[in-house]
Amino acid sequence: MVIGEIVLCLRDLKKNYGTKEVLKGIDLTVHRGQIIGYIGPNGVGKSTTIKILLGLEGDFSGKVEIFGEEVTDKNIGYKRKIGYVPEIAELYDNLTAREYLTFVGELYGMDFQAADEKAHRLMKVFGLEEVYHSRIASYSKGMRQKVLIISSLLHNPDLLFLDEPLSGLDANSVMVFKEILAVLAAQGKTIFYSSHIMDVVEKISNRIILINDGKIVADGSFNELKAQNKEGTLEQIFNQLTGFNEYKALAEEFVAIVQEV
Ligand SMILES: Nc1ncnc2c1ncn2[C@@H]1O[C@H](COP(=O)(O)OP(=O)(O)OP(=O)(O)O)[C@@H](O)[C@H]1O
Repeated sequence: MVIGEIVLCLRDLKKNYGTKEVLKGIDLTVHRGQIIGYIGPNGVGKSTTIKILLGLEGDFSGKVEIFGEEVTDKNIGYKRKIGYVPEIAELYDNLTAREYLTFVGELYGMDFQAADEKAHRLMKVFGLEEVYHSRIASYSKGMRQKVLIISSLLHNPDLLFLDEPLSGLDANSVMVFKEILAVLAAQGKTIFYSSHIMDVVEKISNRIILINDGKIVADGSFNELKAQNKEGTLEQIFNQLTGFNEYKALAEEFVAIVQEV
């Protein structure tokens, strides 16, 4: 495989919240066209890493570069080339999808007409044409998620950050979205994908990064990780590398407590 240009580079990234050390030195170089599956246990710092990369979280140490530019308050030019689906999003409930998406499009420098036309067509592909003029407050969870996905891609970004993007999507929509990611990556877009749905990460990522206790503990394609760890599925590799082998005991303990009267 021809290695493309460097899109994203982290050097010795450290981040504390108070006395809690969350990231303890992350080194990572991501090349154009890679689909990175960024995984790790709850609370390990995945969303924190993404927020630092987006310039939404300051007060870290180490070097963080996107498209060769350091991520600082002064340097916002690179942000136009980025799309983001946050794990938890505040969508403006009182706006219609049209109002919301044209607003986002304009923030990214698109003109209203272009954003409106593109948003409308993308909503149609997702089966949401009829609700384009309805308030987001009336949308189901999956419909909201589709609006978020559209808003992250409206300006045709080169680098896409996805934090648990399948949340609420039905099985058919998941298939469409996985295919969209594959097509985007084939066109040279770079995707940074954080999720707990291991079978999807296993299938869509061409490089998987596992963080545990503030550090990268595995980095490679699924086949490479499988060869190194002699485990069959990404879920099993995840369990092994994060030292987790007590799921049955924990489940039994939980149910025993539930059953106490
Ligand atoms: N604003 C904040 N103030 C204090 N602590 C925070 C803040 N944001 C995150 N943390 C802590 O930092 C750690 C990492 O959080 P983060 O949301 O990055 O984890 P995550 O890997 O994305 O977890 P999950 O898989 O549960 O989404 C957690 O211990 C969390 O409590």
